[in-house]
Amino acid sequence: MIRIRDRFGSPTKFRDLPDQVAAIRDAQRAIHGSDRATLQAHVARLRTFVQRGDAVASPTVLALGGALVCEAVQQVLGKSLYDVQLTAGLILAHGAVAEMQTGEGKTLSGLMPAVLHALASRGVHVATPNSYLAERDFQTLRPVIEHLGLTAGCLRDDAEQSARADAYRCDITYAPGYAFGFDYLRDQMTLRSAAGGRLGDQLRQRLRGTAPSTRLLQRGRRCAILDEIDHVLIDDAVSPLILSGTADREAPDAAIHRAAKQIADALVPAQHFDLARDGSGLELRPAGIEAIYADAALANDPQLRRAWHEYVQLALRASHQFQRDVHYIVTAGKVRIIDASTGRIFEDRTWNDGQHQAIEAKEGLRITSEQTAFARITRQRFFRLYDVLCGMTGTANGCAEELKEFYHLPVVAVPLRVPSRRRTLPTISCRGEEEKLDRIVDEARQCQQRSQPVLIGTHSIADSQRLAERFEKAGLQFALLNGKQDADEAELIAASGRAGTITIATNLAGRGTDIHLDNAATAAGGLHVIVSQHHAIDRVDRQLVGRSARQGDPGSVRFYCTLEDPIVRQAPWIARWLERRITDPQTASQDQDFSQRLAPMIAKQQDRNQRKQSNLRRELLERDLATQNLIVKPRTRSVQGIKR
Ligand SMILES: Nc1ncnc2c1ncn2[C@@H]1O[C@H](COP(=O)(O)OP(=O)(O)OP(=O)(O)O)[C@@H](O)[C@H]1O
Repeated sequence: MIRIRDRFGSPTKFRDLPDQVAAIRDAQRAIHGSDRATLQAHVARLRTFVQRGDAVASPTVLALGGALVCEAVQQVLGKSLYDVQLTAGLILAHGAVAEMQTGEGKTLSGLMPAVLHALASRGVHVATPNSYLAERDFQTLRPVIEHLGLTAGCLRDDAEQSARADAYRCDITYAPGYAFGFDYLRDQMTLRSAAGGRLGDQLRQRLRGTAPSTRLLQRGRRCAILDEIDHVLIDDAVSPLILSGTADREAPDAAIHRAAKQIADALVPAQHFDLARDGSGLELRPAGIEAIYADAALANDPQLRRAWHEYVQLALRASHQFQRDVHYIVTAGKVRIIDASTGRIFEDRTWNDGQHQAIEAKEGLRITSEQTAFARITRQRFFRLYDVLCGMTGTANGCAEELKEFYHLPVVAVPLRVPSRRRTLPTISCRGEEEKLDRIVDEARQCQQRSQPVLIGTHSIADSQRLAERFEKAGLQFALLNGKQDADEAELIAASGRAGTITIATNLAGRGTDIHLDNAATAAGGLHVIVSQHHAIDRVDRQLVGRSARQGDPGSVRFYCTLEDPIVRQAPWIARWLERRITDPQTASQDQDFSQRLAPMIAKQQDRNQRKQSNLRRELLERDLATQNLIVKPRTRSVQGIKR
């Protein structure tokens, strides 16, 4: 018997979910074994119901629609949808968020609501956190969707306009969340450019069938299904989507950036400037301003796009707050940004307002022109444009209030199909990095000796490389997954569940990664996850932990914690407590009691970080809603120095 827990009270539609699952099972018995043509005839009949006005969430549509999806999955993939998956699918069909633990089968759960909403024929957008997952889900589910007589498309990052339009003409379109937002902005630009044309031209275009509306990519925004909804709407929503273009030439103010770097290199912290303890802010002191404006020629350079001291501030930030292989990588002479929560490398994103150029100057690269923004929208405002918004995640806990407040989305928790067999081993605390790395190598060696596969999660590419060097020195075989290697990501992930494999990975191996165990690995205790450092946000840790013990498999997890960890440095009270414990010879720092006391302290700090970020997102949305602008007007240049 499935018990449903709605975090905000339990409206009838959610209380009835077990009955709705039973209705789907009954309907599937009636159509079981039907051939493809019969299934498609049922879909066509349902389509007429929905287009005549039956709600997608009406009992008939839910029961028959759910049954058709179950039957198609069975016939094409040979899998029988579990009750918990149907429950999650129903929650989405009712326009809510299903919280379903990691590994419980969200990919298949999202299929039923996608098919049901597609019956209304205006296109369903299924958004994933990244293009790897969009492609994977599209490839897995397309045969099932086509078996039902519907069409599916996928928006690839490098796809041309015509391929994008083709994907949008499908009943169900898979893509990373940001791709839908950028295409919306492109459509708005198309409409806006046409509105400026002369009336005669507009009439001629309409008569020839070349009116802007015929050149739009999207058919509207009827329904968005967001897989890993907390990533798409929360983690990724700290910055707006900005559609921009750049001239492919060196920046006119390149020499100024280089001069600013030289000045910044000579400035001393606490004498010329102050850095905020959490690394987010930087303030110049009077002595710093004095030093920066010592050369009057630089302050009056005609190529300045901003005040001269702001160039130096950008250069200081580039040196002190942006770390290579942590915040960005440098490949083929270009700075590429690393996404902090997924570990993915963005091919075509840049920091704005001169920060990217300051980092290029720091790295001694060609300094590119600043991008010109054409259109922008916050992800919050964009996803609120959909008639129906729903989604699923394994980690809604901690952001349910924000989903409710910003998107009016209730979160409904789906219970585990079978009890979890994950063992959480006591946290190991160390004084510093060096000791930690040695102990992680020892632990992985022991796992390997008993054929247990190990996945070690690191925060940054730099951390993963440091750990990899230790493993090399220790003569242990391992695989490295950090986005910098040429090796195929899917192959590395497939290999990481084999007996005795050691995989070192950034967050790339977190969210959405499905690691299959071989028999020997299962017999050896399943995947052992080592979290080498707590993340600032607890949902990112839980995603990594969720790679083990999936679908009732065995598995284990262990956290490491040191006095040098950023989260410990953020919270002096944790640092003091930890230091006492580590230096006290009476207490073994890795005992269960220690872990039980440390965990809530870390959780409290992670909660604070989450709230801080939530406030930033609220401010971003409020500003965006207040202006309601999409198209960015060219800025008039104004350069002001500091009056001394
Ligand atoms: N009904 C089913 N029968 C058999 N296997 C299933 C079924 N549903 C899902 N699986 C398998 O379970 C594994 C986990 O599924 P999936 O990756 O969709 O989980 P998830 O909930 O999205 O995980 P995560 O939260 O980590 O993204 C996959 O290997 C999938 O093939």
